[in-house]
Amino acid sequence: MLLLFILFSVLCVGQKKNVVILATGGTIAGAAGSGVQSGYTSGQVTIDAMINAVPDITKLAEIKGEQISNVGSQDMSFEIMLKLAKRIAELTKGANVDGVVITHGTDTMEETAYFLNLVCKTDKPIVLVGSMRPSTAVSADGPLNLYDAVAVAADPNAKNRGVLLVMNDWIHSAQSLTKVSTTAVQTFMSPIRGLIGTTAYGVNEYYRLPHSKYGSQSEFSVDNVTALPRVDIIYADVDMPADLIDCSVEKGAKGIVIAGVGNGNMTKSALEACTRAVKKGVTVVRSTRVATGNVGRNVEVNDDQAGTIASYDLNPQKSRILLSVALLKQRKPAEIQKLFSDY
Ligand SMILES: NC(=O)C[C@H](N)C(=O)O
Repeated sequence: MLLLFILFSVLCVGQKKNVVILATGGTIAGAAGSGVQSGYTSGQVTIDAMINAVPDITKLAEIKGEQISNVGSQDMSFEIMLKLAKRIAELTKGANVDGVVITHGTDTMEETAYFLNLVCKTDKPIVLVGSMRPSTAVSADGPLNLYDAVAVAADPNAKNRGVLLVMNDWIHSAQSLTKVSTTAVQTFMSPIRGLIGTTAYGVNEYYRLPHSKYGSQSEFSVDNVTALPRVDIIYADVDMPADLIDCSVEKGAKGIVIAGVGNGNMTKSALEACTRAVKKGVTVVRSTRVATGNVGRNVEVNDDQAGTIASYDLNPQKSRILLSVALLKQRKPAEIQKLFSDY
């Protein structure tokens, strides 16, 4: 019996994992006329060409590629994100898929990563990856990033850590990462909660689990969903006018996220417009345009009186994703506030 167990374990360890790469576009699939020019077009190269450019990934896992879309992530849409979520659900149900990699543009990668973190029920590794330099650039960063992403997706130790993003040797949680540079290759940071781990040429190290709910603990489902409710982000600044908020309500927004100044603050007139919006049944979340720190409840704004929700550590773009998914179901304000602390 013991011998059989040892033989089985040896066979399993020796077996290559199966990783599916879902390609959506981005600079990692971008191309320029020369290796040293700043102008380029995202989403030009197919998944097959990207896989062929990194032959070493086939030593890490059995690889299959699928083209979901081929867009710059500035054109990422809820339609494509829903398509991705459904395909991941199908793939990860099968015993023949151990992990999924998603190639994606970096501009909105945090939104897609966080959305998938909310709605994907699997505990298998789901890893997003992109690049800052197009595939034709001198010192393109895409090939090594793709190699690292596959190394993490094929790693049993990456299981049950929620949706991850791998770029430039760092492994981030979808919940904590944000894009911080328009051009630098080290563009993703996890400023509040820190990294999940690191990866270097197939050697992965993990520091922590995500602190929020994800995967099988998540209560969200987009199984029968074809569209998400409209949620607008409105940016606060000096002398912010209130009419943008009224306009958003008139245009049919079901939710509004304020990218507030400081601790989710805004002008008195903007706050009055938020209160008007809440009275009309629109959910208003106060987030912040500041890169780090929490937006707390009832700090300078009396949320109990205004009927507003505090975003805690979610930035405006992630607050918009959580609110859009939360509003798929009728929920009381207190329930929505709790989601912002749980996710
Ligand atoms: N580095 C990038 O991927 C930027 C590009 N605009 C995109 O998001 O598709």
